[in-house]
Amino acid sequence: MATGARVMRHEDVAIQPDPKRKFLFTSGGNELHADGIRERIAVPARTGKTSGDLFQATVGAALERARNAGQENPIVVGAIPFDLGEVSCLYVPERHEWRTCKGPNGGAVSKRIMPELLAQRSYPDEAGFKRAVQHAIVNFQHSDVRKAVLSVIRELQFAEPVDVERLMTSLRAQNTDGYQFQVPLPDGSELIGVSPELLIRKSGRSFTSNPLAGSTRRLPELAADKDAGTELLRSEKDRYEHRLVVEDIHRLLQPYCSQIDVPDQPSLLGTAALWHLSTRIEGQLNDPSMTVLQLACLLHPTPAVCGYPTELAHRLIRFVEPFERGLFTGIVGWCDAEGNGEWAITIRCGIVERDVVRLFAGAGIVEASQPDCEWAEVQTKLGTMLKACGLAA
Ligand SMILES: C=C(O[C@H]1C=CC=C(C(=O)O)[C@@H]1O)C(=O)O
Repeated sequence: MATGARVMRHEDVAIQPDPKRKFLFTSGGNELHADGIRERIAVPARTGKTSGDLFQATVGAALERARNAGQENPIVVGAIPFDLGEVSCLYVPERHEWRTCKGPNGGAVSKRIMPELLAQRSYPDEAGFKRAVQHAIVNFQHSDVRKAVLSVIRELQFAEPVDVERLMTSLRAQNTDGYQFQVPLPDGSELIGVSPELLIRKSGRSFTSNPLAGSTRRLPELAADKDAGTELLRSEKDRYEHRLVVEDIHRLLQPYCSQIDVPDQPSLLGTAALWHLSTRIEGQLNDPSMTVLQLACLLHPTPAVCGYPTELAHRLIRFVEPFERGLFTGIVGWCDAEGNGEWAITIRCGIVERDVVRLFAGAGIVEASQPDCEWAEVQTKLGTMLKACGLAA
């Protein structure tokens, strides 16, 4: 079914990154701002069948060089693709600082955010996506795959280059919670988004992971919106989709923990557009020297963005998705020289490349999924970025 349409190109170009462009990552009330590029790290997080030792050593050595050059607690920032075998998009910035968020009304949003929209298309289109969902459902009935996350890319063609800063301001004003991010990419494009999902945060021995899976659209009327959340909490299909994620994260983390708390029931997490089933997993590591990047690479890609079991689901995705995801459903964040940091899942996002914006959204498919509902869900998820662009979903 794969058509080979290739829409991700960040690894293709040999590149001189513009040192003026800035990295942003927000978490809670805090904003991490970084600029200048001391050193780039493109080594894939996992190479061949190796565990990623080369990658971890490369990151460690780059941070050590920055330290030796006089930076007190250098950090590495950026994005890692969905497929850990692809090149990483990380760098050690010259400077970084933490600021307190300006609050909900921090950014003034001008009326005309984007240039004129000339055209838009979906890869795959509605019929193609629904066929892919149907294909996955049949596959579940005849294989060991239990879940696969299938996605679409919406490509928007504008009349002129897009002002990324203005788009980011609009996105941030409309979505005050979650992990807002802006990552300058080596080919001159920018990855921007607002993810609701924390893969892993680590500080000393303590860690938190907050997987999401199972979603429904929020409604404008208060009582109906509350009912939609309650219905999601009761949905067997969504609870199953969610449980596969939580159990896999628990299984992977357990050997490294002296303590791990996994609530036995999901709770609700709300974004501006969606309710999600959410489980906040917290624990203590046996070995505090384990870095947040090691933990992130241990867990990624979780069944929230790939499926279950991971390798079989990944194979199914490669077969039915007509594009390479690249950085979409990868991870974005930071890690300091002490190994502390946080990584969010790269969703509710897009890549701005001059006058073209590519938006991404996916949905977890299980045997009880319905193609129409899954298409509606990805459209709602696309709505976060479309709204920031001043466009309806
Ligand atoms: C893959 C996406 O969402 C994941 C995260 C939260 C809920 C999801 C779901 O309900 O399917 C997805 O697993 C996306 O937003 O593009």
